Amino acid sequence: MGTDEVQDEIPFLDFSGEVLDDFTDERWREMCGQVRDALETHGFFVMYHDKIPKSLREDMFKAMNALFDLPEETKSKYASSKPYRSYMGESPAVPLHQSFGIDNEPGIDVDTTAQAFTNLMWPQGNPSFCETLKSVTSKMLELNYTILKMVFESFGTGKLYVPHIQGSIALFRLMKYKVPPNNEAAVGLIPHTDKNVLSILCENNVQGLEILNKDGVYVPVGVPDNASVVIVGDTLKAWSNGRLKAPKHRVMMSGNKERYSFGSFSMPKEGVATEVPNELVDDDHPLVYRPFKFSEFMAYFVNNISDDALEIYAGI
Ligand SMILES: O=C(O)CCC(=O)C(=O)O
Ligand SMILES: [Fe+2]
Repeated sequence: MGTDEVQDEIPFLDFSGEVLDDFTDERWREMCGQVRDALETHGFFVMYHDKIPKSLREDMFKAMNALFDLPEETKSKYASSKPYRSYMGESPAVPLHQSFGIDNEPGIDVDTTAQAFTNLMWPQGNPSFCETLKSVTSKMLELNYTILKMVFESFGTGKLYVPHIQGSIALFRLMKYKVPPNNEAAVGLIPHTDKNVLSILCENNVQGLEILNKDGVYVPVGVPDNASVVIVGDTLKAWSNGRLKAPKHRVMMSGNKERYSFGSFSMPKEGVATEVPNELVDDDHPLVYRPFKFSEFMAYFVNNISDDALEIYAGI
């Protein structure tokens, strides 16, 4: 398969203009159908939108640069017993990758969390970092939940959207990938499916994300600077009774530029069960996943890492 054919497989959806603002509009309903098509066929799409202005993205990548340049000792102060929350420094499995995962404790808003994170990293204060983080976190969260609304409406389960969001949190992750040594391409992040519900990511124009297609080929997915990539996680795949794909993806690094990405990862709150809605079960689509709690699935996964973790854990 040639590079052009592979590029043709990447679904691009245009959400620029007002489309995300008027949920009663005809165009909105049309876009809900396109979102569902893309997620059923590919499990991801690249979306153009104007929710995060260019200047804010640039400020965010500058802020991330300053954050990851802090001494290891400072970055390591951000610690948590929950998976994917702490500062994760370089490790033998992913020597080019560092990340932070910032989440909101129940009842604590995005702004308070951003302020507490900033104070920990810069005890003397860093108001511009804090404002940028607050703004990007809340815009990415809104985008994540808006795409979920489109998914729910596209399946005729719009009435389940509000209870779903009431039972959700979103982790905001900041990631850095170093330049690979000796000019050789190297793995930045090992192949995986996201375990959460829905992920939405932006990158600093240093390409590296690759998504496995149905022919078993990793397709490089560039995310333009007026766009984000939306990826279905295992939990949404399960909710949809297996209709949506949760694509395997990885990050490959090459060239001489550092890569930065940030994203919003929505997931069920502690104790909330994911269950296939009745509307998605019929003779042609018998129930394929039992109800499960995300935290219990994660606990299972970290002890039994496998590509088929969802099928083994929750498959019927
Ligand atoms: O950095 C990226 O573009 C991808 C990150 C990713 O796949 C993840 O954090 O799950
Ligand atoms: Fe991922």
